[in-house]
This record gives sequence, structure tokens and C-alpha cells, in this order.
Amino acid sequence: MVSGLELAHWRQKSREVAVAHSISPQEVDWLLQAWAGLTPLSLRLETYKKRSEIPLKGAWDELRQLWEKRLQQRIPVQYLVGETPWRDLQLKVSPAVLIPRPETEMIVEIALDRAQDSFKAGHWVDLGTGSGAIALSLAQALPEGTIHAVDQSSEALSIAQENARHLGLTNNLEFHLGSWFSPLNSVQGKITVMVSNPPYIPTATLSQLQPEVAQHEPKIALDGGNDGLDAIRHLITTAPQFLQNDGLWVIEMGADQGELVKELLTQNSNYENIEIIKDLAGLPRFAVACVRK
Ligand SMILES: C[S@@+](CC[C@H](N)C(=O)[O-])C[C@H]1O[C@@H](n2cnc3c(N)ncnc32)[C@H](O)[C@@H]1O
Repeated sequence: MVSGLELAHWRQKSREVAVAHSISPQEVDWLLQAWAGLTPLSLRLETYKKRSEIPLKGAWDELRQLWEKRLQQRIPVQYLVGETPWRDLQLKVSPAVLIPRPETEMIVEIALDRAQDSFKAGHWVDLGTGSGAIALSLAQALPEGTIHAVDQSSEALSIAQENARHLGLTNNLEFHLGSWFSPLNSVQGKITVMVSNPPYIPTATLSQLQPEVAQHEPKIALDGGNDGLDAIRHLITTAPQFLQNDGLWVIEMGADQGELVKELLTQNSNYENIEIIKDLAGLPRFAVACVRK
């Protein structure tokens, strides 16, 4: 237990320290939401200040230690609290999975918008599912469909499965351990939509990323090989064998990879209706194509 006033004082000080460390002060509030159960509204209006006692999830000292860890070890706050909001889901995360990014949220709408109505009851795949963010959103939106969530990391797949159980989204979701399409022989040629946010950062760039990413997020989720396009090339080459004729191919990529990805798709005679789509920041972020065989 802690008083509202004490918490407000700590919050104010910590927000200042965050700015001095080039960390968003918003992160203090995320910690307080998770640790003290405060709502974004009560934080914004500071109504929590009037409360004489606020129950905490753990010890008051532990919260302060977590914040010190955030500052000194540059551990992302989402790993410290073990969860993150994404779209309308609250997802468990651990250092075994990439923290799902806000810019990825759009990929779900892109796939749902462009999929023909008849695809909605078909087989959808989320390749490199990580925390399960994309697959779970699809499972929620497509009760008639079957969503196959694939990852090469067994630890990541366990987190995705835990998220599915916790959110009650297990009915139309299947989990597969393995590399890209390789565990999906049973649906070969029958997949209606492939969605993937694969690793796409060039290996040499990894060490230049901010410490929160470079030191704490899983390398398998980030490293896209020499030019960052290893996984994307593989998905372009193998998808036509696994997707049905007319099937939809959707990926997220690096903001500077749009032209290259478009060229790779254009060079492959199995793709048409190639489209590069910008994210909310106006950066080319998604590639969509239709498989024609
Ligand atoms: C950029 S993360 C995306 C995670 C999640 N889909 C998201 O958007 O937050 C890439 C994911 O691909 C997985 N991955 C890397 N190589 C893979 C492979 N060969 N086969 C399947 N998954 C792979 C990683 O483990 C990681 O979970």
C-alpha cells in the first residue's frame, strides 16, 4: 500500500528522470498502470492523488527497483511488467518475444480489408508469430477461419499459446513449431492468406539499434541477414507453393525496403497486384500481393 500523494511525488520525479535519460515519461505511467492498477484517465486527471491508500501488485520498493532497472540496464518497461497492450488485446511478453510494435497494428486491417469474403472461412497463416499478436487478432476477427501461428522459437510459441488461452481465443488457432512454411504441409496449396512480420534488419545494423532493442529483444526476431531481406526473399519464393491460387501475401518490412521488395515480387511471375502500403507515419511499411499460378 502507498498513499496517492506519495505515488504522485514519485511519479513526478521519475518522469523528470525519464526525460533526462531520453526515455518517454509515458513509461512511468505504464509501470503505474501495471503495478498500481491506475487507469490512464486517473493518471491524466491525477484523481488517484486523493486516495489515502493504493494497493500495489508487489512491494513499493520493488516498483522503485524496477524503474531503476529500466534506467540503468535499459530493459524495456514491457519486459519489466511482463505485458503490453496491442490493438485491443493485453498480451503477455517476455524477452523471448519481440514487443509488438504500434506500426504493426495496421497489418491486421490490411489483410482483412483485402481478403476476398470467401477467404474468411479459410486457412490463414501468421509466420513468425512471436507473442501471437497478429494471429490472435485474426482469430478474434475470423471466427469461421482457421489461423495457423508458426514460429521457430519454442519459447516464443509458448508465450503465444499462453496468450491465446488467457484471451479465450483457442478455438480457431493452431500453433506450429518450425521454420516458415515447413510445418504446414497439411494445408499446402490451401492457404488463403499469409501474413508475416519477419525479421528484416540487416545484421550489421543490429548493434546500432537503441540498447533496449539491441541488448534485450531476441536476435532471431530482428536479424534479417546481410541486407535484411533473407526471410522476405524466402517467403516470396516459397509462398506460391503453399497459398491457393488468388491467395493473399502480406508482409511488414523496413521503411527503406519498399522498392527492393516490390522489385523482388515483380521479378517472380507468381505474383500480381503488387502494392506497397504506408504506415501511419507515412513510411512504406507493408507489401501486399496476390498469388497467381
Ligand atoms: C519481427 S518478429 C515478429 C513477431 C510478431 N509477429 C509481431 O509482429 O510482433 C519475427 C518473428 O519471427 C520468428 N522467426 C524468425 N525466424 C523464423 C523462421 N525461420 N521461421 C519461423 N519463425 C521465425 C521470430 O522468432 C519472431 O518471433
